Amino acid sequence: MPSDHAMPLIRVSQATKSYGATIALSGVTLNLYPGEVLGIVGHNGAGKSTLMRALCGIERLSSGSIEVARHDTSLPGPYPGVRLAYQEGSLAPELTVQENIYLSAADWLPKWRWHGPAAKIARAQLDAIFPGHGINPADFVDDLPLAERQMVEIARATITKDLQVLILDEPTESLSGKAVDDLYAYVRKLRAQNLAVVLVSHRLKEILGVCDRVAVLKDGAVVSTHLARDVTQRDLFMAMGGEIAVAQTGAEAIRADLDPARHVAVYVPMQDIDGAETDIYARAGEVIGLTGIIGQGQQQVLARLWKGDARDVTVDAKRAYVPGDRQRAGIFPLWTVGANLTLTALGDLAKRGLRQPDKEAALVRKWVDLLKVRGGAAAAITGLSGGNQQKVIVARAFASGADTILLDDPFRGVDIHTKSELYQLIRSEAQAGRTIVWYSSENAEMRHCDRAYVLRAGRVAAALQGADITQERIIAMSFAEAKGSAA
Ligand SMILES: Nc1ncnc2c1ncn2[C@@H]1O[C@H](COP(=O)(O)OP(=O)(O)OP(=O)(O)O)[C@@H](O)[C@H]1O
Repeated sequence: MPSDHAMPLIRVSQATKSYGATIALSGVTLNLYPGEVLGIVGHNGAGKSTLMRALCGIERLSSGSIEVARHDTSLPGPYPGVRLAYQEGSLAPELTVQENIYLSAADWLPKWRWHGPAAKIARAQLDAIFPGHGINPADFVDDLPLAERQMVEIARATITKDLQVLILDEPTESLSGKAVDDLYAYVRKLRAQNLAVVLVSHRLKEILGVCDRVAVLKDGAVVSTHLARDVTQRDLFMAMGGEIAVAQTGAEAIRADLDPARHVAVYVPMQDIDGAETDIYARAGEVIGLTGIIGQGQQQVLARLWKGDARDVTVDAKRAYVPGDRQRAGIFPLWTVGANLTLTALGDLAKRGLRQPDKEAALVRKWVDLLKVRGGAAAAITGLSGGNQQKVIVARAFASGADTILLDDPFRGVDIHTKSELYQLIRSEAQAGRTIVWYSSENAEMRHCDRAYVLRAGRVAAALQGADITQERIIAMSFAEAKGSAA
């Protein structure tokens, strides 16, 4: 916690930033002190990422000022010592980990024979933050799973000669529980060394667990700052604006799985934890979850359903897939929001092969309004905030004529209010007869399913139903051992 008399490391006064007609920051005033962890919360499009880019000098303000201790911010280029780990991966995918590290440290690593030193520093920093990470500096970034790419992104931000401020923009959205704990342990170490850390997150529990102060950003301005110890998650929800819609949970829904009038829309043969035959199935209109520790075969189940060509797998012919990794599989960056949104619906909307512009426009309007996609239909998709891009990808699947929707951890980076609306959307679409298969790395989300399968090492460790789908049960079953195991 900073002392009352500490000089700020960063002083932001009346900062504004516009992109054409869009006002991303409308007058932010904020101080950051040495030895503090400052949380930043706010809805999708509130201006968090823009503010973070401005804090480290990557983005220059339209008006107002940013002062950084020991640095003349009128000089061009990023501010030395203020480092940002991006929400959207900023690594070059076709390069190795060590090459990426070299690129951002080239001014002080050797000019020749730099591979060895870059690999050494990459490994040392990954070890320091994420012990047991399993990443080889010679690995190509493109070959790494999302969680490992995120670890490299964070480690890279800390590799600098004079780190004063570390900014983490939604760092834990794709990390496993252990990596999250490791990261926050490292954040506390930095605080103890009198550095400052800025943490942007939609995960209010994490914010309150690690931050000293929290600033709430709304429509491009700081509307309040709080001592973390004085506020609850609910206080922050309210400060961010709006009530939380209460989605009907699977527990309250009728038992669609017992209704023989509904056809089995999804069927995948599996093994249980003891190696006996079992299955994952969903009847039409059910929301089923795939859960457990990250990387236990949940995405393989989705991949089998998406491919759907194996003889032993049953799935509706019309299906849509919503990726969580929008950078890799999600958006068409040169297209507008509207074009991205209608992409998979075009076939269903067309009449005798001819496109129907009116119908397309109506569909776009409906989903842009429903999900409150800031920027509107005509905006370039890359101009949207991360959470708003993700909403477009979700809307694209629901706007299609698909009977079964496969969700691959799609809500990372989506703010808490929008998430609750999406949970309701899933429920109402299921009630209308759609089948949803939903993998989530956030155990708490699974309570919105009718049934949830806990996967472990590619096998079904448990099938939970209704009120039994709790975080505690999921965690317990994620570690359940097979009967025959020695453990
Ligand atoms: N490069 C850009 N071009 C045009 N508009 C932009 C650009 N970057 C951000 N914006 C707009 O500025 C506003 C703030 O976006 P920003 O990414 O800062 O929000 P955010 O709070 O980080 O949202 P999220 O929680 O979804 O990541 C949004 O309306 C966004 O569309």
